[in-house]
Amino acid sequence: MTEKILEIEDLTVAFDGFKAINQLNFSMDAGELRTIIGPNGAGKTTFLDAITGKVQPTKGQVRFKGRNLRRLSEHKISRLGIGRKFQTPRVYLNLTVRENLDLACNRNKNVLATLFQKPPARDRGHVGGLLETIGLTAKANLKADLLSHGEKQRLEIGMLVAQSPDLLLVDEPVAGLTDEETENVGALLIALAESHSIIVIEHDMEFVRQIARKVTVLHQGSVLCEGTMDEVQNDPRVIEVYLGEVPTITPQQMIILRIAATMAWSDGNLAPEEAEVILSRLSRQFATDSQQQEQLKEELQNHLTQNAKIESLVPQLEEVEDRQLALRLSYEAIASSRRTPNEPAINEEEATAYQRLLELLDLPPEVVQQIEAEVAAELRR
Ligand SMILES: Nc1ncnc2c1ncn2[C@@H]1O[C@H](COP(=O)(O)OP(=O)(O)OP(=O)(O)O)[C@@H](O)[C@H]1O
Repeated sequence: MTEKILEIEDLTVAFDGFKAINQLNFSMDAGELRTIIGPNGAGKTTFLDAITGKVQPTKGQVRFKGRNLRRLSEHKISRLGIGRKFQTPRVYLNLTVRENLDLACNRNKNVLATLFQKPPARDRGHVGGLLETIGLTAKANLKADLLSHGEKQRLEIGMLVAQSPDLLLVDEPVAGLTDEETENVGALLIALAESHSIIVIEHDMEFVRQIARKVTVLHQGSVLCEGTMDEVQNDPRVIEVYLGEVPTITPQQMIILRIAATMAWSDGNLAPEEAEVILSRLSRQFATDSQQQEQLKEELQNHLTQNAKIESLVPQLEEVEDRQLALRLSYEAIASSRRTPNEPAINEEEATAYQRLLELLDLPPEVVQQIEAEVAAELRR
């Protein structure tokens, strides 16, 4: 049986009676890289606070490698092997990259001794390896102050790893990073996951997709669901939670819109102004007012950055009316995405994607023909 590194049972953390964590159950195998997502206020930070001893549970327990952490201080828990990286980098800006890592390797944390004594050969080798892992060998002698935000994040992750924790807790590591830096941090976490157990909390869905194996979704202080990125993203409960502020659109309607938006982008190529027109048209389908339309547009735009596949969306439409509407909106979105009047209405990539959609929808050919003819007539008008 796989060893559990973390087991959380019936955990409740209340602040003045308000349950930020509410009877939460969670467990994680040693060696796992787990991503935790959830809307604002879901309890993600409090969840980490309860593991590291920053807050004490009102009820329930946290077990790390089988040991109950109740009433242990933050310091003690950290020494047991749980390292935490906060959102903003906490590196020593006046020290070089190497000095920061030397300091982190030095268990006594004596700043002066670390800086003025030559580190033992064992630590020197360790620091060299770490520099390589975090991709900062070339910048080893540069003051941390001169690093980019992403490089500082990587340095701090390296400093955490220097202390050889068994479990790494990483809170929103890519907030405010460029796409390239985000990818570097993702690659670093994936590399570290080969020899560590890691929990990453993150809002950036594209990043979650890059690193995620198993995803846990928190909502109102409890686990809403767990699974692969595709599974949780297409779970109607998750869609509903993320769309909490939009009361009138159903999860099924959202799936229909997501299918149509995915089809409009199937050749991965659309001018911003056309994207705007298509998203506006799609979001108008179900929105009851302009505020809701804006929210839906934003949601669809987010969806497009997540590369969801129609293969996982279409099977969720059980009603034949929903499938017909998905076809109508998809056909309309593709046909109206042509870039110049002379270009064929549907290019080759779009045609392939559309063919796949038809297979998945599995509608009678005469119904497909009728819907296509109706849309074509509307577009000519
Ligand atoms: N010390 C505290 N006192 C009172 N309420 C708190 C305290 N800490 C957190 N909360 C409340 O608990 C809930 C969960 O907060 P938490 O910060 O854990 O959520 P989160 O999922 O990390 O949110 P975000 O994504 O916005 O950072 C929120 O409603 C928050 O206002």
